[in-house]
Amino acid sequence: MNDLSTNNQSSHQADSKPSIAIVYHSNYGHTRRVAQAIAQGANGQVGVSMVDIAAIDEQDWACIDAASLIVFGSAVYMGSVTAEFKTFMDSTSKRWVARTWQGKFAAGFANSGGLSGDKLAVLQQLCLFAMQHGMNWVGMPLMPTGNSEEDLNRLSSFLGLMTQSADLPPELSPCQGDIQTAVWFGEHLAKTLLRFAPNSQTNQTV
Ligand SMILES: Cc1cc2nc3c(=O)[nH]c(=O)nc-3n(C[C@H](O)[C@H](O)[C@H](O)COP(=O)(O)O)c2cc1C
Repeated sequence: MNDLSTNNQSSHQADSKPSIAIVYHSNYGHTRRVAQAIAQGANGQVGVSMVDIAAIDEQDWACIDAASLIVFGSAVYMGSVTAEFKTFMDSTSKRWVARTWQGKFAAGFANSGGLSGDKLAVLQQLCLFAMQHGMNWVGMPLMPTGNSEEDLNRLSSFLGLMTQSADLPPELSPCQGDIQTAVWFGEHLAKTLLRFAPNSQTNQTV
């Protein structure tokens, strides 16, 4: 389901901006909150669609296929993407054969309970998935400002966005620094798209 009602598939078709699809899985809402912060950062500069893979439908698939940049994000379960996210990955095999996403940009994020939580393994998994599809990976070139809960990129991740959530409601965790880092990441992805593929409303880019 697309969460950003003003940025659904039909709005992509109506305007000429390139678009980002944020494809994520979140059982308890923490990863969704991160996805929303990425969307907040990117929104306005480019079109943004959010796709919760737990309720993915044909319109969502069309939004993903039309996007110039796809952001993949998952909660960390047992050092991996969740089973649901892996099911989504496996369900793209026909697109892999057809090279449907080849040349698009890709990026990733992972949220876990642990400070490390083996999020690097998930980002590597998402990056490899994007490479299998022939996509162009965009990293997270933000120097950490420190390691407190107010700091940006406090977990010092460069392959993609890492956030950490405690056993608290999603409105309270991840911490403010992680949420602001996610907003920065969204801005960065939008700027990257506008810089390298400003006219890529649909399909392949580079
Ligand atoms: C089955 C299961 C496995 C988990 N495995 C890990 C793990 O390997 N590392 C970790 O730091 N947290 C782990 N967690 C905690 C989740 O990563 C954390 O609760 C999750 O990121 C919350 O995201 P969500 O609210 O979007 O579902 C696990 C949680 C569950 C339920």
